[in-house]
Amino acid sequence: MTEILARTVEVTRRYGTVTALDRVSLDIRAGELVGLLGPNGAGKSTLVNLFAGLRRPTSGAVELFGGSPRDPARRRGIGVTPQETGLPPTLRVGECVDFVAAHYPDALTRQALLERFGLADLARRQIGGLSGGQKRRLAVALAFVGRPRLVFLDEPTTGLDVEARRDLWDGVRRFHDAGGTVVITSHYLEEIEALAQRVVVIGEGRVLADDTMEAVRGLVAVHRVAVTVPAPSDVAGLPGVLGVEHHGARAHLLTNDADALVREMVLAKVPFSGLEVRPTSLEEAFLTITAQPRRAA
Ligand SMILES: Nc1ncnc2c1ncn2[C@@H]1O[C@H](COP(=O)(O)OP(=O)(O)OP(=O)(O)O)[C@@H](O)[C@H]1O
Repeated sequence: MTEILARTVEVTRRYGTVTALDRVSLDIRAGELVGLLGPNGAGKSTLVNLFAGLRRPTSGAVELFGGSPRDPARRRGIGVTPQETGLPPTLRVGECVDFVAAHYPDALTRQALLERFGLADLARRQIGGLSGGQKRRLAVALAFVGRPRLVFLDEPTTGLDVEARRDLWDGVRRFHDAGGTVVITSHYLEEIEALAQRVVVIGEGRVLADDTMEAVRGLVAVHRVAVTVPAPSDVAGLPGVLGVEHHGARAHLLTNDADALVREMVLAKVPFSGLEVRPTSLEEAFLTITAQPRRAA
């Protein structure tokens, strides 16, 4: 069986009266690229911070490489890009890399790291003078400097343009292809789809789904049935409809069973035209899961 690099067992984390995580059990295995998906405040950053030893659970257990995430020796085996980083503005990029590298026994060289993340041209620039996107790329690159086995990236590409985002994805993929393990949180569903093999959907501090990308989509199996109808009332109240959106004369019906819905429309003699059926995007699937935690759990 593949080695478990990090795990939570029935972890609950409260901040005062807020329950950020509620009895979460999760294993991260060697070689996985796991996407953590969830709306704002779902508990993703809290989970990353627990794995990284930056927070302790209120109850339950967190393990990193089979021991405590607060053990510095274990923490040297991980790389982390937190959601927000405050890099020293007066340091040059290269100096900052050297500073972080000095904490690890077998760090990458400054040049190797900067080249891998397309930052070589910035080595002599002061951090305070970098653009927001350049700072973010540096913050992500720094997670890799100590040759970690496991990397946690908390919304790594927020604020990056499309090209910079794709470059960064390439860097993450290369690390993964070479045997590295990655846990990535993102608000960009496209990012999770592009990178992750396993998707963990978190909502209100609970794991709502933990499966392959295909299965997470299949779990909700929401289809969008679009038709043109003379009046919105023509499609109101049809059985099996999870939601309706009206775009002019077009009605978009969300349903788990598109075939049954089309049969219903024919039986009910709905005067529709221009029938279109398509699977939902991950975003729609995700909204459906998080809106119906009990059904999907
Ligand atoms: N230090 C803190 N003090 C009080 N409440 C906190 C603290 N950190 C997080 N929370 C609360 O815990 C819940 C989970 O927050 P968390 O940041 O883990 O969510 P998230 O999924 O990472 O959200 P986002 O996508 O917005 O970053 C939220 O309700 C948040 O307000």
